[in-house]
Amino acid sequence: MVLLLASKAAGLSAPFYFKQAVDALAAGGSTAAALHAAAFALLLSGGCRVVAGLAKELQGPIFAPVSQDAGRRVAFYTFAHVLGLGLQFHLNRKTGALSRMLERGARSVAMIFRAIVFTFVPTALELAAVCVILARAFHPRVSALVLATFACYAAYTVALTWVAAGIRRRVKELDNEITGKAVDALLNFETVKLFDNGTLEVRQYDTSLTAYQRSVVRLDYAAAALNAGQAFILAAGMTGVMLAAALTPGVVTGAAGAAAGAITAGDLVMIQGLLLQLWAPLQFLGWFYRELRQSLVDMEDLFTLLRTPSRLPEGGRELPAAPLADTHGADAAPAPGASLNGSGAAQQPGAPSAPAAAAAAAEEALGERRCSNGAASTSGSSGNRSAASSSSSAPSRRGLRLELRDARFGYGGKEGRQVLKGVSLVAEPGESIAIVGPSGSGKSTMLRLLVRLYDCDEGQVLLNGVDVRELRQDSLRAAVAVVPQDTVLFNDTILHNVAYGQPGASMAAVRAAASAAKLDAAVVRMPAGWGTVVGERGLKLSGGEKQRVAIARAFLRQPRLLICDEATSALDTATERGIQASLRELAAGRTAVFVAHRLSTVQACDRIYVLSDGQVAEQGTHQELMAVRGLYWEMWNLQLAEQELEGHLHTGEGDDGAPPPAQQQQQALQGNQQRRPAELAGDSSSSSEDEGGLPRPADASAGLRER
Ligand SMILES: Nc1ncnc2c1ncn2[C@@H]1O[C@H](COP(=O)(O)OP(=O)(O)OP(=O)(O)O)[C@@H](O)[C@H]1O
Repeated sequence: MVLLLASKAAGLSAPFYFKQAVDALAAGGSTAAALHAAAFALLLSGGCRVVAGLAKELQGPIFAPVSQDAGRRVAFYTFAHVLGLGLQFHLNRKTGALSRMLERGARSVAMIFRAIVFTFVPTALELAAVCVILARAFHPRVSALVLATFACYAAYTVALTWVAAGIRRRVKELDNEITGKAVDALLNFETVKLFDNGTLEVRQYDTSLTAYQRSVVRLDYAAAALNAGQAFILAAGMTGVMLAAALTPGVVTGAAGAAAGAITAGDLVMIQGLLLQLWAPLQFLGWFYRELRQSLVDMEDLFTLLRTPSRLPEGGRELPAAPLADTHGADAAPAPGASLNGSGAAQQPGAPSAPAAAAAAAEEALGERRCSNGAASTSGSSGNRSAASSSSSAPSRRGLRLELRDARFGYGGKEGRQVLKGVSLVAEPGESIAIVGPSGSGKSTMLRLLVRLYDCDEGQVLLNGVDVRELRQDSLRAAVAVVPQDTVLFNDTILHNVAYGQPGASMAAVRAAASAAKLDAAVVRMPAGWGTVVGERGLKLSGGEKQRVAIARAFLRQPRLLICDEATSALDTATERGIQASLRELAAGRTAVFVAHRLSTVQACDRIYVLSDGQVAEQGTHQELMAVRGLYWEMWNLQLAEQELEGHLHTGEGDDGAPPPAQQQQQALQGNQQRRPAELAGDSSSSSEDEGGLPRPADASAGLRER
């Protein structure tokens, strides 16, 4: 502010001294005294200009950190806000357009700061000072003319800028569209190539480019009209003010030799000097105003973005170390094995009682086979409840209790189509549960509720007895690791991508996690080892390697809740086996939820929930569900038939002398029933890698997949 005032004061003084020099020469001719007076005045005038210039230039570096900091803060808060917005927002957005919006928004803020501090405030100060000077030296009418010129200039600038802003908005939309299209095509490069749609993409790109080009030309026309009009107004204003000053009657300037009612040559020079000084920033004022308008247009999107509320308000509670006592209360979700489906209705109406009894008998025979009960959903015995509570009485140190209570959800809110229509399920600490069901039944949606990417419309998701909405999101996320179906990696080194599971982890921890996920061998083979860059979205890695990176991240995270969303569905049998073994190792002792299409991969889970049309249609162990002969049984047989068909097509029946798949599956089921509890709990020390353990491809799966 001191520099600003110094700059303006010195700048306004310069024309005064200049006027004195001119008057001295005009009055004294070439006498020595006149020349000395003129030289002295000129030196003072020059000194003032030097001070004004220096003070002005110093403002820039002093203010730069402030304006840059403002831009940085806006970028920081906006980016943090965007990352905090829900999944639905990110599913709807266009990546390229959003990144441009962030970039331009932050730049606009720095621009607006500079415009206010360097142009609007100094010009307003200077205008006021010039008006006062002219009113006192000549007549208020002269000042009024300056103000009128200024008002015309401002009005014209605002009007033309308003028109230009509309065009600019269109230019910006098209710019976003172009970037969005290019980014989309580049991200989907493989698809574009495979479908040979390069020409189509380029044509679409060019259509947008042409529209952009037309709008930019219109913007140039508007800018030219603005500049020409502004120049005319300023020239006319200057002439008017000079004439008014010259013709103002009764003005006595005190200049020696000047007749009453006239002004001296020095006065005219001073007026022109003052006006030129005032008009100079006005040229920039117009430019700045245009920039300001454009910046405001750019910022509109940013403000809209910042106003977009997060649909997932932050909770304040820490995730408890152990399940809270009241989670087993009377209103809790049906305990594992209770005879209710998700909607609270009796399960499998009309299901034969014999299979249920058989299932119960099988359960009895299996004894302590599982770490919790897993009675058939049709059994409904109270004994199963006690089994559940006995399992939870010795919870895993690392696991947590997961519960969905009558969860209802639709992507369009309560009014939209309901995807989940009252789902209830429980996983006790240390248990592994599976969610299976037809495509579109809501399995992935349910997982999203578990990790709070969405909130239920009704009902609750509870972790250790606390509603996830009450939990601090960092506390919730720290406890969870997700191994997704499609692992997308950062375009960075493999080391960075694995360490992302636990930022700040030591190299030794990263190596250990990679080794546990059987990724180490792949890393050794890579050209630059841990420093190998994996390409955009990890395109340089195979599907299996990407999955292993995801599993290594999960190992590094040491989660209490492991979630696998069809983590191995896209892999070949050998890779799938290896990855299943890694997952089994990771899941041991933790609470784990597996979503799978291939039933063979989850048959050893403690409990399997069968989702159908957004509801739990069946629940129980693999054997129990098979005994019920319901939806699960149908799905199993369908997959078996498909595998048999594939087997026939590929190898011909019995080529390898192996028993037919149905027989293999039967053998596998029998083998599975006789397996010891430790094996089924994933104790790798007591079983080979492909035997026993949690979501393992049991022998039956070998029957299903390997012929
Ligand atoms: N972001 C979304 N917005 C709107 N609808 C969605 C969204 N995601 C999923 N859906 C819809 O919700 C329903 C359930 O989808 P979901 O992905 O949960 O099914 P799924 O059982 O996991 O299917 P799949 O086995 O094929 O992966 C589907 O009809 C799907 O079209």
